[in-house]
Amino acid sequence: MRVPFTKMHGLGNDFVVLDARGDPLPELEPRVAAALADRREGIGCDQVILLEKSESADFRMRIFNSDGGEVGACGNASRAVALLHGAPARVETAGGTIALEPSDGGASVDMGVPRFEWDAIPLDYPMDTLRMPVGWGYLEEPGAANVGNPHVVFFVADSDAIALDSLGPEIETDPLFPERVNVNVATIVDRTRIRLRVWERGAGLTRACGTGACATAVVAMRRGLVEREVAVELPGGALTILWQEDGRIRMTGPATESYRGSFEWDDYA
Ligand SMILES: N[C@H](CCC[C@H](N)C(=O)O)C(=O)O
Repeated sequence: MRVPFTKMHGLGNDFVVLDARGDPLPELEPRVAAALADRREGIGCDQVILLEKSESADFRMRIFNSDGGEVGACGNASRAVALLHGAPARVETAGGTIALEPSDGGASVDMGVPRFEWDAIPLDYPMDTLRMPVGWGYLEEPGAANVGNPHVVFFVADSDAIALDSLGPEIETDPLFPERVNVNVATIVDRTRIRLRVWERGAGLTRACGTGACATAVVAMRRGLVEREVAVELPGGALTILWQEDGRIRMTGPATESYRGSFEWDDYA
């Protein structure tokens, strides 16, 4: 079965997008998603995105990390799908319903209301999630938020100086996080700018993480460190995060289509 795909990225966080809203595809098993994401033997990407029909929204977006795991949210992919879809849409995801508004060269996405309760992150036991009494090496006292997926956020003097390639996987897989966790290290530049690097659950270091930008921004706002609208500067570029008075997060930023192609499903199944 020949299957078309669209290769896209949001600030260098890249995706293989499959559209099954018309002609259905075989079930995308984790093993197949991981094979498609493999940068040597497959197409290569951080996440595989699968669009399907939905009973409750305009369509459904499923998100598979490059390790094959299916997860609840992907901010950068939300903007890419908005660009691909080409019109405003309400989209069902495993982490909640989001709203896409394409604009020239990118999109704004209503990412919904963040959750901060320990069992919503989730954590393995009760804890204050604004200043968690835990640490790994020189990273300590993080905050946590769930923005459709779980994030832990450390504020440091220089996010570029952190050995995230070793501390990231250690924290991602700590038993404190029963569903694992995305690891954010952030530097507050001033009250309207945050510098951020992310070790992503199931994908590792990425050039950008939209949900990481959302989680980091709202944790910083809860701590009174920044205004309610900030620029989050990731290695791949900047996103604007607004925490609205109604409690919903609005993320705005670019999205890009790189190329279109097709592959033989049976080669990956
Ligand atoms: N690694 C994330 C999913 C992708 C998030 C990221 N690519 C974004 O733009 O939000 C997780 O396991 O929850």
